[in-house]
Amino acid sequence: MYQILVADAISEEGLYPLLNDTNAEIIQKKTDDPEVDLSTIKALLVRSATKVTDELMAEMPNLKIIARAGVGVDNIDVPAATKRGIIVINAPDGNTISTAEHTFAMMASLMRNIPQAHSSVKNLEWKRNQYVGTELFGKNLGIVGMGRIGSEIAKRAKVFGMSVLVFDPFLTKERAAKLGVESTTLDEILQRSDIITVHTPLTPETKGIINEEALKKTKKGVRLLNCARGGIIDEQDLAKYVANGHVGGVALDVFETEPPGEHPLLKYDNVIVTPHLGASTKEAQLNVATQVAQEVRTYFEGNPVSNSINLPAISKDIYEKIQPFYQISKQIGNILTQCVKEGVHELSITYSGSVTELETAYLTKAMLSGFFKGRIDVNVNEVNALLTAKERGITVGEKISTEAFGYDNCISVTAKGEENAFTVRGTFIDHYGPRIVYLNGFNIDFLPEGNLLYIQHMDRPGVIGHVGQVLGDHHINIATMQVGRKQAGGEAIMVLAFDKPLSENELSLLNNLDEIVSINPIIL
Ligand SMILES: NC(=O)C1=CN([C@@H]2O[C@H](COP(=O)(O)OP(=O)(O)OC[C@H]3O[C@@H](n4cnc5c(N)ncnc54)[C@H](O)[C@@H]3O)[C@@H](O)[C@H]2O)C=CC1
Ligand SMILES: O=C(O)CCC(=O)C(=O)O
Repeated sequence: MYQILVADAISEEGLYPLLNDTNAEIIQKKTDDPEVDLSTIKALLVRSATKVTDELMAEMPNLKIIARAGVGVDNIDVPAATKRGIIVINAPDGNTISTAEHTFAMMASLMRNIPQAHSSVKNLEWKRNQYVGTELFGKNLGIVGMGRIGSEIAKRAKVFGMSVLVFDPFLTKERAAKLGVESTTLDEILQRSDIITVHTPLTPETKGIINEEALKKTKKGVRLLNCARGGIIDEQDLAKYVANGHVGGVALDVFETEPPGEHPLLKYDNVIVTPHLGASTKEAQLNVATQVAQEVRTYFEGNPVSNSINLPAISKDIYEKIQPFYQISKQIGNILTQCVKEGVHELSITYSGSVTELETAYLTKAMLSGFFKGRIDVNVNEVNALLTAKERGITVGEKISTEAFGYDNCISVTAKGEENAFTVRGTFIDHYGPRIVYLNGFNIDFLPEGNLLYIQHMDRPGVIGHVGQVLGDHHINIATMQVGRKQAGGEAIMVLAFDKPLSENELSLLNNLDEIVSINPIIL
């Protein structure tokens, strides 16, 4: 018998797979309800209201699985769960349509002043001239984040006769063409869009992606929507641009803090809001509840789950053997994703030396999970990494080679984008650890860990001194530094490690040095 705590409002009908399981006991109560004995709970089902912190998990020593009936897992401390060996699962696509439809409803409402006009009529007014709207037809819609929800919005926008511009570093030309959208840069979207809607996860990269600097580039009168996560559009900066009349209207379903309380944006008539209702339909709630209930049941029946955020899908024994290679594969994938700034359509992995005796397919999945890390907040683990790559139009190739470049083992991965290819090679050396030994055409040797900075520069006397000088002036301690070059006086690279990430200002000072071709922070 296993006890399941359903801590948030989750569709009862969707819980059927568990209600129907004679081994399951369902408790529908809040986690702080004094009647709940947290210590015996084995599965916790939540939406976004319950914050699943490390402290809460500490009170639940028998907890095996946390299920999020929805997409975003930002209310769950996933690293803490992983450390405690607790599986976290979600329901990635059950609420896609509902959220896309809600976004579209918000967009239409915004353009036609529907909430304002509705309140006015209810107040016994009849102000037809005050609520003249704007058509969607013929307008440029900018979509930032072209995953499941972004794609559904694009489809609907096209039916409404809108031109769709999208920005998503993961979107390949082929997929954009298939969806009939124009894949472009964030700057183009800012400059050309009449309406901009964001549909990315909230990550360090996307937090404030629409901030003052971005808002400055937008058309006067631009309309902005956020039905993804509060903070993707910086709320303080947005309030400034609504106040000065540059932004013509805003629709928000999500806030940096929910509920937002007394919020500067709420006082403006052209800001329309809903209380995080994107996924609040009977259909979406039934879908996500059924998905997670089925997954929890599958898990307790001893079978692998398919929507886990953090579960390696192999036995503990094999996992231990493969662990060092697993880590380096993941790091190679993550380095690639941070270095390749364009859409990638192919990832080819070559294994050589002793690593070929292991389950390389598993390592390929680990590499993919590293590649997707920080881009997608759902479902990117070894269980379904290949499916995720396929969904995103990325071909994954795996081969075995005898060429280990002088190492006992070598994992080499090439990411092919529209314009360029980028190769990273790594190895694991017993009693020494993981090393990256090749980066984009250069032999090098560094530990893939922490805050790194990958610099491409010209091999000229004094360049290392100039870099050192800038860092020294800012009291930045270089933990390690490795250099590589192909020939004297030609192109060269250095990889530096720091105790903390460099600021934008420090990066820009380095970038301005004469000999520097490009700089690229890598955080592992
Ligand atoms: N308002 C609501 O009730 C709901 C909100 N959501 C939110 O919507 C978000 C999107 O959901 P899905 O489409 O299902 O996720 P998804 O993972 O299918 O799509 C996210 C897309 O964002 C892209 N992306 C990541 N970093 C980016 C960046 N720096 N710039 C541009 N694009 C970037 C990814 O490549 C991916 O294609 C979720 O993360 C969740 O936070 C989801 C469901 C309901
Ligand atoms: O449970 C909800 O209603 C929130 C849905 C959501 O934001 C998500 O699935 O990421």
